[in-house]
This record gives sequence, C-alpha cells and structure tokens, in this order.
Amino acid sequence: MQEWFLRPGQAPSEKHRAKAQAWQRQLTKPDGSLGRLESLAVELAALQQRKHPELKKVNICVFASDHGVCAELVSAFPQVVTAQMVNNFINGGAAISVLAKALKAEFEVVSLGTVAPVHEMSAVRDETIARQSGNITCADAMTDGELAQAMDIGREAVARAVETGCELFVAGEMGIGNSTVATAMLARLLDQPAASLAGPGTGLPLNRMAHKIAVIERALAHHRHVKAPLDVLRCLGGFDIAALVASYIACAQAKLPVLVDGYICGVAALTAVCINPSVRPWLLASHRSTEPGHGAVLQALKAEPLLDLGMRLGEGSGAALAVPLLRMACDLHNNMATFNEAGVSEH
Ligand SMILES: O=C(O)c1ccc[n+]([C@@H]2O[C@H](COP(=O)([O-])O)[C@@H](O)[C@H]2O)c1
Ligand SMILES: Cc1cc2nc[nH]c2cc1C
Repeated sequence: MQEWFLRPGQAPSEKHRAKAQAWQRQLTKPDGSLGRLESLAVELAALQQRKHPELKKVNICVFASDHGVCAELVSAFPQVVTAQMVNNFINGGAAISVLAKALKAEFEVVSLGTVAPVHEMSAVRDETIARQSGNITCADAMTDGELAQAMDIGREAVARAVETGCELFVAGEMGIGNSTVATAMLARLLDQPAASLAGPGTGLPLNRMAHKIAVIERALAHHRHVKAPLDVLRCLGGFDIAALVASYIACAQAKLPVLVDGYICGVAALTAVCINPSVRPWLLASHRSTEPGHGAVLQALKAEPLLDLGMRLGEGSGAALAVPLLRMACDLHNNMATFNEAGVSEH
C-alpha cells in the first residue's frame, strides 16, 4: 500500500486564478500598481478555489521537541528551554502567543517529547514519542516507527485545523538544537557543504561556529549513504521537523494554503517538496530569516519571501507577522470598487 504522504495533493484552480486576475484588472487602480498584493490575492484565489479569497480563520500550530545532538553543545541555550518555552507558549508570554492572540488565530502547541517535563494540566497537546530524538552524529534521529508517529502527529494537526474551517495554516517549531539538525538535512538535500549553510541559531558565539560545523560534518559522515529525502528526515531530522514535513504534505492534500515560517520550517518545507513535489504550490514563504542557510532554502524552493525584518526566532512568529499582509491583500481584492461601480474612466 502506498504511504499516505506520497499521495499527490491537488493542483491549484487555474479557473479561479483566471477569474481573480480578471477581477483585479477591473478594480480602481492602474493594473499592477498594488504589486505583490495583487498576485498574492490571485494566488490565494487559485489555492482556495474561489474568486474572492478569505483569511478569517487562521490556525497556528507549534510543534516542539528536543534533539539528542544537544549533547554536542551546539546551542547557545540549554535543552530545558524547549519545555520551558512550551509552558510560556501556553501561558501567553511567548512572541507567538502574543501574535496568535492579536490575529485571533486558533493556536495549538503540540509537544512530541522534551527532556524536561511540560507542566501537568497545561493546555499543551502531549504527543510524546520519546524525551528526545537520537544524536545524529552517532545514531539515527528516529526509528522508522518514531518517524511514522511524528508524521501522523503532523497530519492529525492539519486534520484538526481543517475541521475548524481553517483557511490558512501556519506551523511553527520549538526545539533547542534544531538549527543543527536542519542544517545537516539541508546540506544533504542540496549537496552543499555545512560551512556554507550553518549559522548561529539561537545565538551561538562566532568562536563556537567552527565546532557546530564540525558536528554537522560528523553527522553527515556518519550518515554518508543516506540520500533519499525521507531517509534524510529520519536519520538527520527530529520529531518537530518530521511533524512539520507531514503537516505541509497534509495541507496540500487538503487544499489548504500554508504560510511557511523561517529557516527550520523552510528546511521542512523543502523536504516535504522533495518527498512529494505536489506540495510546492501550496506554500508561501513569510520572511527571510537571518540564518545564512535560509537563502539556499528559498532559492531551492524558488520562493520570494514577503518580509525581511531581521528575524530569527522561529515559533511561527515570522509567518504570523505576514498574516495581516495577506489579509489586506484579500480585503483590497474583495472590497475595492470597480471602474464601473465608481464611475472612474479607464484608459
Ligand atoms: O526559523 C528560524 O529562522 C530560526 C533561526 C534561528 C533559531 N531558531 C529557533 O531557535 C532554536 C534553534 O536554535 P539552536 O541554536 O538551539 O539550534 C529553535 O527553537 C528555533 O525555533 C529559528
Ligand atoms: C528563549 C527562546 C525562545 C525561542 N523560540 C524559538 N526558539 C527559541 C529559543 C529560545 C532560547
């Protein structure tokens, strides 16, 4: 039987793209004068299969997990921060909590396993697979079973979002050490050296960067025969990234547009496209992360990010910030007067 994640997603609707494009030309503005806002509205129309796209119902889902590679001291922060931030997400104090509230978005936090406990009784969705993934320098990040579990968790998050009538899916991640594993994955997927992609993540000091690169190179050497994208995910990834990959694939299958956050989500999106190319049209890139490898991710996806604000937080924060822009693009498309209605002369 074919695995669920290989089933092709739908193609965007060319009929609704054409209708939306024709509608844009009737609005009271010189054609093209709203620049990218015009093409975004048209793109969303094609994705949502309607002439007038809407983004009232936005779902934000943050996947959190710990990474065994932290044993190699590759992050500026201790591993316990993953669970501590999960509590902060739920308590409303994290950047993404503030943004989700401001956007009136559905907000969900899914823990796939952390070394420190998450507060009992908290609203976090506890889907613990293990306390952390394997240390990729000397082991597989996940077993086949763990990968399947993490991917099911991502797929189910999208199923819940679809159930609530979601019109745009935003995923975020939280995992100390995940910039190391994401870079190892990217280096292998693009066949580029780790040194040209690795960056400071949470803020690793410059004098520790050579060490981080060496750790990634060791992981790549240990997994030298791993090439297929699904194997790259299983051997070099982590629970959070596997859930992200699966969520993007599930969105394409459910005809749900996705706003892809920064570097780590970008690597997950690229992996999803490598596994199942039909995912690509459903992805919009929110922003350019300062993490150096993100440029290579965007290039590989042929994606033009909407914002460039010097962000490198993760959590889905950059994607959340781009939501108002997309909403405005839809508002303009849906609510401007036509030349005819307003009695304005066309050229
Ligand atoms: O997505 C990004 O652009 C991004 C860039 C740098 C760091 N992060 C966040 O920082 C954490 C990973 O950094 P590190 O240094 O612990 O590997 C993880 O929780 C990510 O959400 C995220
Ligand atoms: C405080 C903190 C918040 C984060 N959010 C995403 N990654 C993070 C990493 C740290 C260290």
